Amino acid sequence: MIVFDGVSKSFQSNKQAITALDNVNLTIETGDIYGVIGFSGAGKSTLLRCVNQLEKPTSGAVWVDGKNLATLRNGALQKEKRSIGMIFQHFNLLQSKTVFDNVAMPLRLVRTSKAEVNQRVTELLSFVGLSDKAKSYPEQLSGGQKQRIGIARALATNPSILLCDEATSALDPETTSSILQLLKKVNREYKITILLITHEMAVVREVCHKVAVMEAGKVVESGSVPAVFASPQHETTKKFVQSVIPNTVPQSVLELVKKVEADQTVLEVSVSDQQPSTTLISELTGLGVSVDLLYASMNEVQGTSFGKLYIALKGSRQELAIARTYLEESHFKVREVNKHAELVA
Ligand SMILES: Nc1ncnc2c1ncn2[C@@H]1O[C@H](COP(=O)(O)OP(=O)(O)OP(=O)(O)O)[C@@H](O)[C@H]1O
Repeated sequence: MIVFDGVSKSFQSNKQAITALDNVNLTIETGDIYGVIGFSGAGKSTLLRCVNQLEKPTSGAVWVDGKNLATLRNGALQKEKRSIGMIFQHFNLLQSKTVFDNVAMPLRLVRTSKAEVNQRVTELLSFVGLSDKAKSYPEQLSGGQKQRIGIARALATNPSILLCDEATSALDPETTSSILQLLKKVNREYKITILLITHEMAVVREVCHKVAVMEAGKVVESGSVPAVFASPQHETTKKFVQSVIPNTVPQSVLELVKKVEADQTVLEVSVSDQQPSTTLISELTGLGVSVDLLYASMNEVQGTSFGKLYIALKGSRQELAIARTYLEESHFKVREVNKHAELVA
């Protein structure tokens, strides 16, 4: 488990203080794949680097499996650092060494026996699917293969935590997907907690159990990935969610809205599998309004579905008001699409 307890970090740059982290409180449970997302400069890298002491908090503490690494020295600190692996955007492999030697390096640094090094490196290269590349050099590998080697190297010392610093940002979408699948396998088979930073919400959607959104050094929202996707609260979170799930009113609905009459209203109703919506239309009809389903779009994130229905209701002013009250009392989020194509609460 990783606990950020009131962590702040400031840097001095040109005699100016820059606050990279501003009182961050966050708990990463053991076994989670936890994503931290934010725009450039939000403080993601600094947060990640505070876990393995590449940066030291100005105030507050980071607890890793119950230990505050800032209070440890020499051997004790090195031992704890070996339980934290890290992978990087640009892989950071040693170009002059073979794939085998790159993966073996962390083991040789702690004087592991030759037989054990051979056994472990062979096992790890097989785990990442690159047994045949042991004698190759990094320059002979594709980006995805280099990251696989980076992962094998990070796992060499049997860490309990893996830090991923924009690990797929230099890769194409297909390779990104294969690396994310490998990270899932690392989490599942080696039971390693993964803390991953990214600026891509698609990465969070594909691999993370939980996510924290950062802005200006603060965590502005956090929660389970399906919950954050289904109902983002902070403006920055909404922007990230919209980057993978557009939140615009479909053109066909906008065309219809232009033609609605005085006794009609077009509503956008947010639905999720937390709220049964199968009988929605018949329930509304039972209240005296006629209902046209104009458009429906559903998404699924990690087994949770949610989406939007666009419905045109027709009835007297009173019937329309009753229908709307019914929806709101049933806890559906409802907005009206007006003739100017604006969404009004
Ligand atoms: N060593 C440093 N010296 C001075 N300022 C720094 C240093 N490291 C980070 N910063 C500043 O701290 C802030 C947060 O930087 P950080 O790299 O953590 O953000 P980030 O969210 O990871 O951004 P990016 O996605 O661009 O990497 C930025 O304003 C950055 O310029």
